[in-house]
Amino acid sequence: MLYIGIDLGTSAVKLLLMDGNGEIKKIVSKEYPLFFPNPGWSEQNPEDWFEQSMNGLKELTAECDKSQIAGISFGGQMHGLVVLDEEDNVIRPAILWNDGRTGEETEYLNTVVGKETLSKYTANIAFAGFTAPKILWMKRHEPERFQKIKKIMLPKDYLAYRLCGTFCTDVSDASGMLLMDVKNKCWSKEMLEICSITEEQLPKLYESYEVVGSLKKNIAEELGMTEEVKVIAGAGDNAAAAVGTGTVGEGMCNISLGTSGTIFISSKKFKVDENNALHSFAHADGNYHLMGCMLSAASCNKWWSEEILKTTDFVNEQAGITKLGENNVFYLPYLMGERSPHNDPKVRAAFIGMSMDTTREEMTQAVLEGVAFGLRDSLEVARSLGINIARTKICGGGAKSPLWKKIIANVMNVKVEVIESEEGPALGAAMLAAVGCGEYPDVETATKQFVKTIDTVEPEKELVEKYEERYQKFKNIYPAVKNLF
Ligand SMILES: Nc1ncnc2c1ncn2[C@@H]1O[C@H](COP(=O)(O)OP(=O)(O)O)[C@@H](O)[C@H]1O
Ligand SMILES: O=C(CO)[C@@H](O)[C@H](O)COP(=O)(O)O
Repeated sequence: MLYIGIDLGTSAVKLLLMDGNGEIKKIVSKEYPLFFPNPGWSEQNPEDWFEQSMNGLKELTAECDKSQIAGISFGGQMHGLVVLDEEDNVIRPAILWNDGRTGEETEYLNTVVGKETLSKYTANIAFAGFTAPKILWMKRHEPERFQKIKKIMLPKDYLAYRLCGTFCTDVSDASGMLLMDVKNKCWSKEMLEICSITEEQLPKLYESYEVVGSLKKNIAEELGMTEEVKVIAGAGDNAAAAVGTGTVGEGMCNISLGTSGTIFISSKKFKVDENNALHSFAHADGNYHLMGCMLSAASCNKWWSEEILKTTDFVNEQAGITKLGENNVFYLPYLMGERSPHNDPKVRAAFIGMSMDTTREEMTQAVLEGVAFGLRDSLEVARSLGINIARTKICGGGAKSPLWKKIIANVMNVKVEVIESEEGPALGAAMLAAVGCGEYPDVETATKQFVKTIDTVEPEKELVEKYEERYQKFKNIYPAVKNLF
């Protein structure tokens, strides 16, 4: 049988076709625009997601035997607020995970409701990109639109709704709404009250590998598939990526270098970081995880290359970089503010330490290093909780860069394991589809069959020492500049 994974990312939707043995048959990617209508705001049109996903599905399956397609599932950019009215029309553009407009609502939740109370209700505190502060923002700034809300959902759930008509979400993605009691995997009545919403406005909760429906007649016809094709709940893109890289069970780690940068640590038990610097979320394998999230990771490199250097040739730009660990230039990767661990939507990016002899290569290197230092900040929080991370998987667009993987291995002093495909979330989503259709008994068994490590990047003692020294300096920059913003 064949399975389809749809990764609804921020830069593009990536679709992957896989057979029951885990062999990847085809990958297709379709871009859509990202809008920044005000400084710090970030929006997309759900209709663009749907249109490009449909276009992608047609291209993906153009040459295959469509009668063999058994299931479709998703990995989706998390936290985005999608709101529908009585007629199922989208009320406003989706407010994305990296949108920083909710500074006041986040502050209200963390100080007036209080971090301890929020953590008791949801296992997490408020961050600007989370869904609950966006609901409060709509209530205050767009009261007429707020009154029209009949359905609240997350980005990938909009795709599931359009494909099969089921109003659903999964526990990994719902964890990032700040509306779910993560430990008990149910909606928090207290949080719904705080946000002035009801359970009827929220989707039904599923585990990521559960079947939520099958293709609607008109969709099946348009795609040339049968109505038998099952739709499986799917997961937030990081949980899906973790499945795609085999990051399941106890204490495994995955780094995603997409538009955002995340460090994901799987856990068989529910755990909360007492300072809530790391998120405590449900995993797609039925268990839990801790996660730190940088708002700008590969997007820093994209911005630096495309906007400033005016090139899209990342490989060429990185080619002249030879002096690892010896750069005098530092880059703070906060183009959209920062989530983990600073929770500061106002801070912005900076270059520090240039002199007359600074080169373009050194600045490019500083960008790659700055992102690695930002990821290390979250790793340090995990280490302070007694979690020992000696190796990690890696995925996402930035993982295509061998240089970046080397920098990360040495900045973090971890062994970086590279798997066959960087398409972590799409692969994980296809695996969730295979589990949902009964091809495998559970997610962990599926990962053992599908995930193949093809390369390992080892940290090198001398470089680790040089980067340790540089990281200690990097740590001082945020406290020194944060009040400027
Ligand atoms: N060789 C490369 N080196 C560095 N960055 C890259 C490379 N190839 C792609 N990228 C970056 O990867 C990002 C896309 O990664 P992806 O995981 O698909 O993100 P998302 O899920 O957020 O859409 C883009 O920012 C792109 O610029
Ligand atoms: O906000 C988070 C995780 O908490 C982000 O990781 C988003 O889920 C977007 O992911 P990418 O588009 O970068 O994959």
